[in-house]
Amino acid sequence: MEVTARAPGKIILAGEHAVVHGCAAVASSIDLYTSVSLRLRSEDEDTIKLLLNDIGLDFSWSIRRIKEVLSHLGSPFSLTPTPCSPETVTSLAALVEEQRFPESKIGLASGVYAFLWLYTSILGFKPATVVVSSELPLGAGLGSSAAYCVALSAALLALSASVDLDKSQKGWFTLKAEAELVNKWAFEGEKIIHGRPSGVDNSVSTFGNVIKFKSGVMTRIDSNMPLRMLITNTKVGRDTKALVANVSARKSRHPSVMCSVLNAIEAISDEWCTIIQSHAVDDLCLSANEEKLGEFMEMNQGLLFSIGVSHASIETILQTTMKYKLASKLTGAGGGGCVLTLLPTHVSGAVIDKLVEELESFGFQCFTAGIGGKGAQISFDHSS
Ligand SMILES: Nc1ncnc2c1ncn2[C@@H]1O[C@H](COP(=O)(O)OP(=O)(O)O)[C@@H](O)[C@H]1O
Ligand SMILES: C[C@@](O)(CCOP(=O)(O)O)CC(=O)O
Ligand SMILES: [Mg+2]
Repeated sequence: MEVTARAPGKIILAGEHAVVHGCAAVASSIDLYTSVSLRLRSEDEDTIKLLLNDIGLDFSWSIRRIKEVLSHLGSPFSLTPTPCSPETVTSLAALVEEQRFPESKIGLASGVYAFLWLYTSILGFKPATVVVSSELPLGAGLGSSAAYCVALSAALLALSASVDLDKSQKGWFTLKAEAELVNKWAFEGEKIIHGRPSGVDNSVSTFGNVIKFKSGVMTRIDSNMPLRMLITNTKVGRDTKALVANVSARKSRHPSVMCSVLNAIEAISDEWCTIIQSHAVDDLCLSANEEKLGEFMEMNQGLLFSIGVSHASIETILQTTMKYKLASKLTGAGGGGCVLTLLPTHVSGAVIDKLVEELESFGFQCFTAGIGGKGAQISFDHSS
């Protein structure tokens, strides 16, 4: 039996980092997906194989070895989403090191620990081959870690005894009753990769659409505005876990100033929700709303700069888009990664082409993506 699950990446329109500290954020899914195919193998094959196509790494563990390493912790198999303890992460790291993880890619190892935790917790010790591939840039602020954890959890749960799916369904179908369980498991995976995730990324990847997220609670936002964003990837690598930890450290050093900044970010998220849910009665009203969103993006970016998560490459993009009177902000953890530029309806294709040419002359990569589409989906392969 083979199943493929796919889960979308996301953009954070307002509120990244603040959301880790209990303030509201607004995020939207984008139509770029991470896919995970899972094929159960016959019991006598005795291996779990993981093929990570995007980073060109393959792993193969014998079930005997996985049991040996994890047995002192008791069987990790669990019906309810459970956090991975630091001792278990150490054991999982030993399993990954044995496979000679290249030093140059060591920053990617936590994704493999997350795989091993989710796999053994949900499916136990069943032999299988798992193939992962993504349309998202990894570590660029578009939520690749969450899309990876959501797609992985969805594929594993689809073939587990914990959920009862109609496996005769044809084509892609959206998760319904089982989506909450997928989301909770994905959050446990995100914890292994991010350290202290807010849960906004896995929630928007699981459920899709535009959401407001605050203190673990998600509210769906029905946007009545045509939102167009140019996404520019600085191609400067960074790591969400380190950036989130730096912001927490700054908050410990300067609690009162940081609380004011984070509250100001929350006020921007609230304004975003009000504006995109409102109905513009005419073009004039629409462009006034677009202007307000642009201003809020500039203010949000300034506040993100003040908490230490901008980067020289991000500043170059801001200065470039400002020449075109277009507002931008980083999205995700910052420190490099991707920048959003609001493209109001009045901006012509010719202007956008010129801007893209200028941004790409710096070595950045520009693209657009559909905003607010479906969340995680599953498809069973009936030929195998
Ligand atoms: N397709 C993938 N294959 C392997 N690992 C992945 C994949 N997508 C995400 N990851 C894991 O997620 C990490 C990137 O997560 P993160 O730093 O949060 O950035 P972002 O979520 O913005 O892309 C990678 O280092 C890797 O561990
Ligand atoms: C910085 C943060 O708000 C978003 C991180 O997004 P990403 O991993 O950079 O795509 C962290 C979080 O909400 O868990
Ligand atoms: Mg991430």
